Amino acid sequence: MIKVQHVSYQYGEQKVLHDLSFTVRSGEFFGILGPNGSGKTTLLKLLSRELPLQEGTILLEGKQIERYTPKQFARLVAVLPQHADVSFGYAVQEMVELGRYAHQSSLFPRWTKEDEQAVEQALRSVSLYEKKNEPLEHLSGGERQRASLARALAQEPRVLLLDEPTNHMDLAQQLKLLDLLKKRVREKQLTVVAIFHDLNLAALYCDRILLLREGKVASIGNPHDLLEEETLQEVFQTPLKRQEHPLVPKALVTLMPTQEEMKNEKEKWAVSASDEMIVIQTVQPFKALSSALVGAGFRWATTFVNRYVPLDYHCDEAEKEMREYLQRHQFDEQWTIGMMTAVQLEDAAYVSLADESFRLLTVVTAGVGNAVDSANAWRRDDVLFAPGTINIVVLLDAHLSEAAYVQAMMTATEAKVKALYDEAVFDPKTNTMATGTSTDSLVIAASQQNEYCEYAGTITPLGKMIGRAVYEATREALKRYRKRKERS
Ligand SMILES: Nc1ncnc2c1ncn2[C@@H]1O[C@H](COP(=O)(O)OP(=O)(O)OP(=O)(O)O)[C@@H](O)[C@H]1O
Repeated sequence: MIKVQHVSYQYGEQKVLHDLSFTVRSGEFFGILGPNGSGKTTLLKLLSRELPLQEGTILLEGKQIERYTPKQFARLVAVLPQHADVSFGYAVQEMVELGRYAHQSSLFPRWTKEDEQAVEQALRSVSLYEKKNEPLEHLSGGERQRASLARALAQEPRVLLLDEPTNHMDLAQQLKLLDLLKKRVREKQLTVVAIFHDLNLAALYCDRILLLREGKVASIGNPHDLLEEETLQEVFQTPLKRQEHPLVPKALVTLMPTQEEMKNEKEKWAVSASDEMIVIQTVQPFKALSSALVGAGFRWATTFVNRYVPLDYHCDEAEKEMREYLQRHQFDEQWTIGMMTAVQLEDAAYVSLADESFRLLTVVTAGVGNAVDSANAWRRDDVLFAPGTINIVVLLDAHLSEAAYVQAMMTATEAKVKALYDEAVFDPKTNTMATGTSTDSLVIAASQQNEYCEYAGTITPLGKMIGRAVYEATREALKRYRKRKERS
């Protein structure tokens, strides 16, 4: 649809675009990204003919853009500039009607049903139909932007050029507008070339992205490949973190604020225990990965609660009941991870370890009334959700990669299984060695400060520490649990 070949541009002595070449396919949503002053707007102005070409060529459907008459060009290309020039004195609809100029015959201008429909559809698609008679100066910044977009849509172009289309818009409007554009791209083969500042919006909507740096192509490709941490950090000269979108296979990029180191080096966490609950409180939020009843998955947390419930505790909505319990006890649920156990909390085992790189605290409560051998559980026909569990919390003063979180979970699980083996815990139904219980919870929580750990497998320095602490604490907790059972 568009072919840019060896395009350079300079304002006076200042060269701002250097030998750009790329193509935009028909029906493509094409994003242009780059730092301030990298030449995005200049490029868009060249594409829209607002600026004359100095060097290179731009082909539109195979023909040099300067060879189209203004009217021919307007039928093909509509533009939404960065600062939409709102024509004051007009009503919203009147401004949108201007978009139909290119479709009017210059000899016999006639307002047709088609024009009427195009204007109405454009107004409705940007949710301004109800305000069509309002004067433009009564509209908010975001509404004016939408009115300008409606004018561009009424033009029914093949190519839409947009300079920061979601400028001034609230989140809902941004999504609505981009969804609308995407629909037009899909259904009507509209080609969209849009400048974005928001990397995440661009990643969600663009088929391909051109990254500009100092007027040159830094890279070009699909967002998933393009939004690599290293490329972005180099282009934007700022620390960024790439993550995966939780619901769709798209990349998400977040800024990395400069973190303050925790003030008091020694006291990263404090533990308080009663008959009713063990509470670990951290000085600053820790990033946790867990299978806990409340707060499972990845979550930042400052409070880790292991609550005692009697063995006959039964609740169909245990999670809901646990949330209510936390609320009753004034815990902020947003920052709390909650577990349950039927084990007497006095029997919890605590292991603290530290070396010159890491500090760690492990707290384990272990009840094995529901012990299960995972390798043979398929032979059992019961399904047990009773609260006799092994709960393991591992707090780390370390900075873990996502891989290290998963490896830390594996390492801790393996250490737990070994402890059960060495304590000769059996699955009462299959009479084979147990590997856990039916409702175990595991929490790995790290300060995300100090030493960076890319890996936490069993033979890494951090893995060794986790393996040892979880093994020792689980054995200790099991011994205490059994002793109490023997006494009673
Ligand atoms: N009319 C002009 N006269 C002189 N220099 C200009 C003019 N317009 C832009 N420039 C310069 O050209 C360079 C590129 O500007 P441009 O607006 O294309 O960048 P941009 O990537 O769109 O930036 P932003 O993200 O801030 O909108 C900048 O250094 C800018 O100062």
